[in-house]
Amino acid sequence: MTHQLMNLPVAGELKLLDDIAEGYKAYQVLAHAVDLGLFDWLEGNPGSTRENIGAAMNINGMFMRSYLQALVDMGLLCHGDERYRNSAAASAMLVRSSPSRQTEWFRSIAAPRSSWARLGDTLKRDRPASGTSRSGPDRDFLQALAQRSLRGELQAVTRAVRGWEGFDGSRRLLDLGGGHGLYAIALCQAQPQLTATVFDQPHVTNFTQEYIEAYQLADRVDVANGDVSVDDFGSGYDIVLISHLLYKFRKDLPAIFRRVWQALNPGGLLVSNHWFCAPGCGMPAGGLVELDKSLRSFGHPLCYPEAFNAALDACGFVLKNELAVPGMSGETTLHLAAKR
Ligand SMILES: C[S@@+](CC[C@H](N)C(=O)[O-])C[C@H]1O[C@@H](n2cnc3c(N)ncnc32)[C@H](O)[C@@H]1O
Repeated sequence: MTHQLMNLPVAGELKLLDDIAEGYKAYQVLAHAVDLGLFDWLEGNPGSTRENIGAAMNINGMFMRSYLQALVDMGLLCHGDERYRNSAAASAMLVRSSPSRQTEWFRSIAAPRSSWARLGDTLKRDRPASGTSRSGPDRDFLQALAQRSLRGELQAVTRAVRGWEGFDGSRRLLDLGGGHGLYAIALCQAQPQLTATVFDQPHVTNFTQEYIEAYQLADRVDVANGDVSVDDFGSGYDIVLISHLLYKFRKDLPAIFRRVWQALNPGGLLVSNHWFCAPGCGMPAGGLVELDKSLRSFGHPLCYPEAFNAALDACGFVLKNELAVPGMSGETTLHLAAKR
């Protein structure tokens, strides 16, 4: 039977789809503006006219008004007297010279190799794709990770470590699976006598080195190459920091804890920053947040904080502090545990 089109009801639920589609369009407009370098250009040319921007960005004039208005509607451009400039939010988040910029993180979501861009494949896999985590993260991934960490998580973790009573007397720090190395860099900035080693896979530490040099800490922060599961990561450390590394070692955390114990000086501190799932592996945050977390933690956050704490205890650590840290994909749990 065919439907009488004139009488076909219009579903109020359409808004559900429209809102999702609008989000996609907004992402595309902003991604394009970031790729064009529009915000960098406007930072140097505030108060530009539509014509000037169109000429500089090589955009057809007939799209300019609506294109720029879309960015005004997003709160990223300000418009008055037919002139445009970056909003304060755009200057902070989207301009290359800003230390808080988020552009690489934003673009990484849709990068061809990202888990979100290849969601169909990602959801079928039972292990990380080869060429990504096996060979380690690439520069884009690390930059995105660095920018994510600076949305409050790194600040909270490093402030908590600075609050440990042994911090001022600490001299050597190891950042295991440190990637970009920003945790080690931030802690060395906070304590002038601290030196640090960022331990990671060989092709990653080239990128780490770039961060170390950008923050002018090459005299106090170095890198060491290796595989944390088999290679020696040295000893004589006052602090060993492990952030978002342990998911793939979840089945044998004690093996890692025992090696960290040996690497630490007496009374030294193990700092662990990871996502844990809710009691009973439940879902306290939204589904998208939880899915993001799963995609980033080899399928699942760490389970059962009680088991984690018991493993710490069994491996010779005393839990000094356990606190929730606000992060991008929900809270992480920060453990500060001292070597007994
Ligand atoms: C998710 S990133 C975390 C980076 C940083 N610690 C943070 O919290 O932002 C995990 C890091 O661990 C490194 N990694 C993974 N497996 C490793 C292994 N077996 N040995 C050494 N590093 C490893 C990766 O190269 C990557 O830099």
